Amino acid sequence: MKITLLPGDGIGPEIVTATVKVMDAAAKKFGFALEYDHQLLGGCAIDAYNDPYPEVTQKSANAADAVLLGAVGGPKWDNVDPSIRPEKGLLRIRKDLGLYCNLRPMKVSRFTAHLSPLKPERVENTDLLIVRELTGGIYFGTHNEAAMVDGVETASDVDLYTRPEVERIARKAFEAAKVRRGKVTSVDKANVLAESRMWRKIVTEMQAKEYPEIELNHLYVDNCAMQLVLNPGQFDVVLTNNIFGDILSDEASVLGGSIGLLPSASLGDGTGLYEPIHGSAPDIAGQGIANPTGTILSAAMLFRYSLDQQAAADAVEAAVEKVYEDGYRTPDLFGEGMTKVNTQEMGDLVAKALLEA
Ligand SMILES: NC(=O)C1=CN([C@@H]2O[C@H](COP(=O)(O)OP(=O)(O)OC[C@H]3O[C@@H](n4cnc5c(N)ncnc54)[C@H](O)[C@@H]3O)[C@@H](O)[C@H]2O)C=CC1
Ligand SMILES: CC(C)CC(=O)C(=O)O
Ligand SMILES: [Mg+2]
Repeated sequence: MKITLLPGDGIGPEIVTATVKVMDAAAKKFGFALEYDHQLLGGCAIDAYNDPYPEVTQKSANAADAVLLGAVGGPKWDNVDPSIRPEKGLLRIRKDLGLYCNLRPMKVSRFTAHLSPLKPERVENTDLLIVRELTGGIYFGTHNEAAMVDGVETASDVDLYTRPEVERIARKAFEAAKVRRGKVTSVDKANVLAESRMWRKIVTEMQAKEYPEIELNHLYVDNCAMQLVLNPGQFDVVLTNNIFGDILSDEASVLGGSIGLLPSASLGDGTGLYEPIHGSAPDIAGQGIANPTGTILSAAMLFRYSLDQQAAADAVEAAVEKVYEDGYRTPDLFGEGMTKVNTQEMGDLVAKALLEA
């Protein structure tokens, strides 16, 4: 099976290297072959091709069974032309592969709940799935960069959704709720935004017509941000647009102790892309201390959704649990009575646990 590897920038190459060890261990144990094609995306691609999503990467990704991505961006590219910023490369590959559905599962592990910034008893029952629309909304609307308009410096971004875009992502959320706890919380800002009012109307109609067995409630995004820290256990499936999903998932991630823990799957009708939810963490890049767990768990999602290797996916998740149970931690989650390990050691430990299980 062909996997395009896009390590990207900052900690990206470190966390992807650690994850490939786990993928190789899973392939060996479960008897399938993985063929990797390393390509460039983001800042490293700007340096090599003056293009954050060069043609060679496009070809590889489109021909692959799945794509594994580290992260892109960093201060080195902060002042490049906005049309070729590293993040633009990420948005372009998502659009190119039609990855409208971004799944971000957040289950607080009993081995890290005590490291949450919240009281452990408040977070320990948290098991939610953020279903984020990924190829529409304000990230993909027209961006008018700052320019003088009537003598005033002005900039704008257009927040646009169409009915089919809302329907297809809402359907993913309702279907996910069916096999979870049967509840969807749709998050918007319908008290202010026209886009949100249409979103809320469509989601309400769909629940009534197609999913009467699913419990649906609506929250404004500001209230949702507050509810996530007040009572995260109330959430099952959280359905939301591109920008709100981006922001709320960083907030939700830290309930379990570190943003380094959270995986994601970006799905459409073709090749899927898998990446941790965090960025390139320039503040810790090159030090070998990044937590690769979110990337390793993204590889588990890759096995599950793109390669149909369910046993391998389960085994990767179980191996991660075992390593945490045994007390190994990267510095972001290090505490009393634990063994501190670096990025590559964490990858080695998970690979070993998987092979020995
Ligand atoms: N999917 C992607 O490629 C994304 C890229 N970015 C880009 O990444 C760059 C940095 O953005 P930031 O806002 O700093 O967000 P970030 O997510 O890279 O980092 C935020 C904080 O979390 C920490 N952190 C992140 N991942 C970690 C890990 N695996 N282990 C331990 N600690 C970790 C960082 O050290 C930092 O203190 C920017 O250029 C941004 O545009 C940001 C988010 C997503
Ligand atoms: C370039 C950003 C949209 C990436 C990001 O923050 C994310 O997808 O979580
Ligand atoms: Mg983000």
